Amino acid sequence: MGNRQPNLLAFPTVDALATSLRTYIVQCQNAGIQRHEVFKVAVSGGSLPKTLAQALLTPPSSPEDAIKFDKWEIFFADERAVPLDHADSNYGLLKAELLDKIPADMGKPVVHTIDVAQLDDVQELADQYEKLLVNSFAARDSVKLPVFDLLLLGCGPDGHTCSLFPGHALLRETDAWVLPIEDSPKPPPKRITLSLPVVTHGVKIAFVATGGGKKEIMKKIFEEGNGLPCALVNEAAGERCTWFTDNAAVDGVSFPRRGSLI
Ligand SMILES: O=C(O)[C@H](O)[C@@H](O)[C@H](O)[C@H](O)COP(=O)(O)O
Repeated sequence: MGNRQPNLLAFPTVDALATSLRTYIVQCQNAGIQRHEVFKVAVSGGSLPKTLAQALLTPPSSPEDAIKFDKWEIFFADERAVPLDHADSNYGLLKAELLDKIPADMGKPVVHTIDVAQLDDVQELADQYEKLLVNSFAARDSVKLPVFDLLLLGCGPDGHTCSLFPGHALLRETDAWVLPIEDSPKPPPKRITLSLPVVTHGVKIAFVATGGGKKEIMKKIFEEGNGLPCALVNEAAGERCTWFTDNAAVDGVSFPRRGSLI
């Protein structure tokens, strides 16, 4: 039996975190390309896109360290039901922080946005995004769950991840791949999110959580669990899950391996 514990890594600075996150993402990218010639990655919003840009836009240290954006297919782990150019759009955020800054010689990723024609009906918005996944990951009938090469997630101060919030009925979903939510406690209220089974079936799952504002919830996630969405991911994914944190976020949490590489 393998080690079922998630990896919890803590770095002195976000710069140091970004360097290690880059190495980890490249490993996931290269494994995905080897497996099926593309790299299928899901990303969240929040502070993540900024850290991603810091990690990914630096020149490679060796040929093996290259980011091959032309092999990337980017999906959204969660998205807000707003137009793509709206200030609340996770796509808009990723575009501004990362996509628009990718130099031409690094290649261009394929980015799977929501179908904005469905913004008035979040159930339909979720269904359309699920269809997109079905088409991308093979027919729904033959694939029980899509398997992302990597999911890059954030952790909210209440322990939410994607748009899966503590105590919400969506956490019990076992069938649908993409879920609508109309009462998100974090604004805006209308969103879609990958379901917990899809999140936990990723080949690898990485959380990025930084800053002192995360330390209370990090303690709860790692020391108590309490059915918090982030803890549920930890429990289901075990060692496939890696947390990239800074010292401030894990101050007082007992077992981080400080700054160690994966
Ligand atoms: O669309 C969203 O609201 C995000 O996907 C959300 O799940 C985010 O990742 C967390 O709230 C952490 O956000 P921070 O990184 O900004 O703390």
